[in-house]
Amino acid sequence: MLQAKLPAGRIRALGAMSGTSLDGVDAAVVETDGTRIFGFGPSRYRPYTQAERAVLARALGRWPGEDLGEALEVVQTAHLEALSGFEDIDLVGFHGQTLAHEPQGRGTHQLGDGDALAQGLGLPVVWDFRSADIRLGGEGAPLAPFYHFACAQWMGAEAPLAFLNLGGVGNLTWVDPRKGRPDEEGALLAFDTGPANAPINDVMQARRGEAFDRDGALARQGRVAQGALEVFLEDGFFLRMPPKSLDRDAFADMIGLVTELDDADAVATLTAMSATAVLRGMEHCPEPPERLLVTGGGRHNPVMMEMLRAALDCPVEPVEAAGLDGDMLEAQAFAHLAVRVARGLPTSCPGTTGVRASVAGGTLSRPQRQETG
Ligand SMILES: Nc1ncnc2c1ncn2[C@@H]1O[C@H](COP(=O)(O)OP(=O)(O)OP(=O)(O)O)[C@@H](O)[C@H]1O
Ligand SMILES: CC(=O)N[C@H]1[C@@H]2OC[C@@H](O2)[C@@H](O)[C@@H]1O[C@H](C)C(=O)O
Repeated sequence: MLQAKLPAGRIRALGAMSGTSLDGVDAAVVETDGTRIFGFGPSRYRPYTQAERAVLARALGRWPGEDLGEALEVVQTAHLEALSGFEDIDLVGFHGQTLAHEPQGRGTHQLGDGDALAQGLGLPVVWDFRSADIRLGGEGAPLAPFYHFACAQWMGAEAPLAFLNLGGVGNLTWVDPRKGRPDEEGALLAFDTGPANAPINDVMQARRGEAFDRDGALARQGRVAQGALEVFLEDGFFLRMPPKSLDRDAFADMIGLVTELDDADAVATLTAMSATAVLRGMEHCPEPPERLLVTGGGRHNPVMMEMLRAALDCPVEPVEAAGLDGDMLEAQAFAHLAVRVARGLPTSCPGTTGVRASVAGGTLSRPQRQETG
């Protein structure tokens, strides 16, 4: 079995994440034994070209068995490029590209072939991280929380804190670092908060032909339409208790609430919707966190960050304030999770996905001929 082939103790794992924004593949090295973080290694960003992004965008919402050949080719090629050339890697964690996510319905679909990637890289690859959790009644997401727990311990945190990922979708993890293990009761509470950047990006693309609202420049010129914000907050998702998760386009209809507004007011209102969804999420924290550490591209949006700061009592800081890398945190998470899978350690628990019991998700593929270094 693989466990016997991996070196004991800390190993160098390489993780890859292709996020819901469809911007590209992040790849990053973590030195970890699956429990503790010992250090961080190099990282790389391999953007999708416009043409590749268009192929992936067309594939959104599709399930295995549907016409996916071209999209699979994009995902495999980009990952092979992103993950090649790192030195002394023992194990790879490959998230793939989420195309569809219906935890209470058809399941979850991350496009990508871990077997082929293992052959291509000559390295063992852990993939399909989410399915096992869903089979056991979980949401299959978010999965970064077990890594957030390790980060909190690496930081030496002594009091509860929270991590917020502002990607296409937002997700929040409340961590109690005083607990011994991430799957101990009360150590973690995690869930998706709502849409984050995806609707802003969609409106920027449709109205301005731009990929996103750089530095919140357009939102800053606009006024928030309170009526639209209130209608948005009436969505049943906000009444659900966590854990809960979202598909990228679960809130695509919210764009209809801003159709009548001019560009600046529309983007300001969507920004306020995403920030307010986070504030609603913060109300679920079992104890007030001593700080909120923000990762993902949304931490670069000062308007979104100001909205959070204005409404929260605790400091709201980019994860860099704690010595972490907010552009690579999720890629690192899948490196760390891969080691957990290979060692049979859980990757989710009732507090993070609502799964019935802690579960080690993921499938392991080994290359027929493993490279030596
Ligand atoms: N300078 C900036 N100003 C405003 N927004 C920004 C800036 N930089 C990045 N973003 C936003 O962050 C997004 C990318 O975030 P990120 O890479 O965390 O998303 P992702 O990993 O694809 O998403 P997810 O975590 O949902 O899978 C961009 O599409 C954009 O909306
Ligand atoms: C199904 C899926 O891919 N979900 C992503 C998405 O992007 C953010 C949010 O929605 C989170 O639930 C998850 O990703 C992060 C990395 C996670 O699993 O922790």
